[in-house]
Amino acid sequence: MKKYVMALDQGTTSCRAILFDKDSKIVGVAQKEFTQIYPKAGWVEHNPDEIWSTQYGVIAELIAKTDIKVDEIASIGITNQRETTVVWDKNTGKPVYNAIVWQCRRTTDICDDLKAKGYEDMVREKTGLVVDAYFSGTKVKWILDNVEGARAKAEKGELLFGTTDTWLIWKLTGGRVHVTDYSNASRTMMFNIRELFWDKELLKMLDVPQEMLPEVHNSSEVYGNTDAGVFLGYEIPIAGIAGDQQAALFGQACYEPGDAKNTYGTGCFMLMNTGSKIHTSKHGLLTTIAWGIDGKVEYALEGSIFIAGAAIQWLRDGMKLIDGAADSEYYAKKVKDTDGVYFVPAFVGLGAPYWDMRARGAIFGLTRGTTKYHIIRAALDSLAYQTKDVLGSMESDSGISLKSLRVDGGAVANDLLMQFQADILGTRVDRPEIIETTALGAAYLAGLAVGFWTSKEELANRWLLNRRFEPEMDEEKRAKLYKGWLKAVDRTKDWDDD
Ligand SMILES: Nc1ncnc2c1ncn2[C@@H]1O[C@H](COP(=O)(O)OP(=O)(O)O)[C@@H](O)[C@H]1O
Ligand SMILES: O=P(O)(O)OC[C@H](O)CO
Repeated sequence: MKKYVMALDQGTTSCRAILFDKDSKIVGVAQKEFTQIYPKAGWVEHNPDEIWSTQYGVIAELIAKTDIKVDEIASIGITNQRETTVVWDKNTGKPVYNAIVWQCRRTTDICDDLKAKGYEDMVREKTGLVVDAYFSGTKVKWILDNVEGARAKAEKGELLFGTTDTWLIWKLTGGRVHVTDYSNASRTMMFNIRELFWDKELLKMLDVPQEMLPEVHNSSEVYGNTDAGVFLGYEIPIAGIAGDQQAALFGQACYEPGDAKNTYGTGCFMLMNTGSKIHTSKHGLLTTIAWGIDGKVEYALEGSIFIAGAAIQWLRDGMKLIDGAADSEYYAKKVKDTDGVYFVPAFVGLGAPYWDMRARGAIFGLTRGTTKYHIIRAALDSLAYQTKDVLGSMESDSGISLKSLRVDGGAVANDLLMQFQADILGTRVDRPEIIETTALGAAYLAGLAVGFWTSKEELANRWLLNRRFEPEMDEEKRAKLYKGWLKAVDRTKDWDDD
């Protein structure tokens, strides 16, 4: 009897394995952080072998601590940090270079060159994206151009590319299956989101051989079984894939056009379902594929914020101001506000709606009265201000004024942040019972594919409110605070001219 679906959430800072039962309840979670590699200012890498060993480790830990039988798992769903680029040797299975992470800025010059050559409109039209170092395409090009022998091997069909979903599925199936789904493909800057194929014009622009790209599939279907030799002796269907932000949209049951969610993890990502319609943003948002199910693709508008919870991690690891992320709330509460301090965490440039690869982080408004509490509070506020930037664009682009915003991700545990978010938006903020919606979405996609669950409607009825945060701030104060934020952002722009 199949009792569970397992979701693998391969995030930017950690790997998780989570088991859900038929009632969508979490039966067990195992999670482990892995190493962040910063070889130079603005560069970010992960070791793909460590991603695999960490992911494998949490799978084994989850099975051991929940004491379930592996053959009770109906299917596995994979969700992943998007854009992060792995290139490996098809024959040996060994990566030719570290994974280049979505946050990495090393391809800024390649992007500037593409812009100078006039490719921006074509890229926007075909991919829904802006030309930015964020996306996989220029990262693949960098590896082929800079790793000795890589281009020659790629041209001979000996190298494979994948985002981390593709990498994990390759490993889980013992090197038999090389696939991704529409949502992940739409983040590569190589995939035509209108025609739904790897686009030859884009591949030529980036000089990437098509042979190295994975097959693109629905987000909910059986792609293959785990290799028994790899997966604890069992062949379990891998039946769902979605980029983590699209998976969160699915897990939040945002199934109707106009439904939106914001996920507060390493970065912050607001997505609004636009159904079968492709909205082209006039305000700095991306158009992206939400998911493909039964050959039908649905789209979303997205505001991508690069640094959100990562600013809190920086307070912990870089500044040693706090011992753990949750302490940020305790310290921030020690002051009534930031006393005029603004923290713009543009550590890796600015994403939506500004798209400035050369912006860098800064703290403004410091006085002799500034304490660490003000800085911690300003860091938390920056998540809310960045979200306001993006929500403004989303409302202008879609013509929809959101009555409430569904939120999820690690940082929404912070009540102070959620209240400030409602205050600064002037919009209700709804936190669901399950904030692991990314994993839940991946589980739903995998469960639907094997008949463990029957319909999206069934799943939508399971969404439960944990707490609603109502806006309490008056309009004048909101406007004054936000004006200060916009001034601060403006001063971080175009900073890095190296
Ligand atoms: N109580 C909290 N207050 C503020 N930030 C938090 C809190 N708990 C976790 N975070 C932040 O949330 C992020 C972790 O969320 P998660 O959804 O696990 O992210 P990801 O999937 O990107 O790794 C970290 O960056 C962490 O700093
Ligand atoms: O790992 P997360 O949750 O910060 O998400 C990363 C995004 O997918 C990057 O586009």
